[in-house]
Amino acid sequence: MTSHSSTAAAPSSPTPVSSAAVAAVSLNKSYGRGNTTVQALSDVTVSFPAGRFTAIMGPSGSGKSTLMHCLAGLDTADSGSISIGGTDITGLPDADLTRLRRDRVGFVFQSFNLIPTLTAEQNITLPVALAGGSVDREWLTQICTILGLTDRLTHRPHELSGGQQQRVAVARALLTRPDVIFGDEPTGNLDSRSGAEVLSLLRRSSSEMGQSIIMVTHDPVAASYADGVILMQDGRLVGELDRSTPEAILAALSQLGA
Ligand SMILES: Nc1ncnc2c1ncn2[C@@H]1O[C@H](COP(=O)(O)OP(=O)(O)OP(=O)(O)O)[C@@H](O)[C@H]1O
Repeated sequence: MTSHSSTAAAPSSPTPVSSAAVAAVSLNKSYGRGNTTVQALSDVTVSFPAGRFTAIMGPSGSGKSTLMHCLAGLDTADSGSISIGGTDITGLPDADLTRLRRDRVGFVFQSFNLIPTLTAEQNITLPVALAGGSVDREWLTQICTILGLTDRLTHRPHELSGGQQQRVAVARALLTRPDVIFGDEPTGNLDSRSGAEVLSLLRRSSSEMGQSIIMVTHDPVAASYADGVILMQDGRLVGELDRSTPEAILAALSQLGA
């Protein structure tokens, strides 16, 4: 990944945009007008290499969610450009953007967003079904084996623990082999043991399946599962850390007043 330099930054070589799962150049976004204007993103240039698991951290209000929503095509920046898997999404018509999000982006949110009346397997395969595609059964079996869901596939969400429900959401995100999975506090609603389980699975999805993952989190322990952390403050990228311990991440955050 590349970003602005910082004292917290570990040396890293610039990533060519072509090998980036997601890249953004000179993103700016503000909310409000006049003297109530908030600059949520200020000239953010960042590249997330394919196959890497990256955490986005920073104090409350530093622009993490705004950045993630823009990168995922859920929100638009005022200026700058964004590419996902080499496709420039800036200015794409809504229908194309919706299709690109459906086919090439996976999401894992704090609330698992499962359909209560569908079984685990139906939830996992729903996006493929909605897109009119056919399920790669071999890949589905492999994902469910790795995620430990094989004997839970006929259960409905209310018959599953929180950790199991989030594993279903992870499986659903992985099934389409998206260019990137965005996680927004994916373990925020889980107890620490289930959270650790889900984070290990995200870690393995990246290491063993080459899945690119970008996760917003406040939790240094969660971020320590990632290959690297980018740090935001006041809408800017102010540093990055390569794989670090929770203590080192906490220390870098404390320097930002988080
Ligand atoms: N819809 C909105 N309207 C006005 N201001 C907004 C809106 N969304 C975000 N902001 C402001 O933009 C800035 C960045 O917000 P953002 O939610 O991206 O930060 P964050 O780092 O994700 O915060 P948190 O950690 O508290 O979730 C904040 O000052 C916030 O108040």
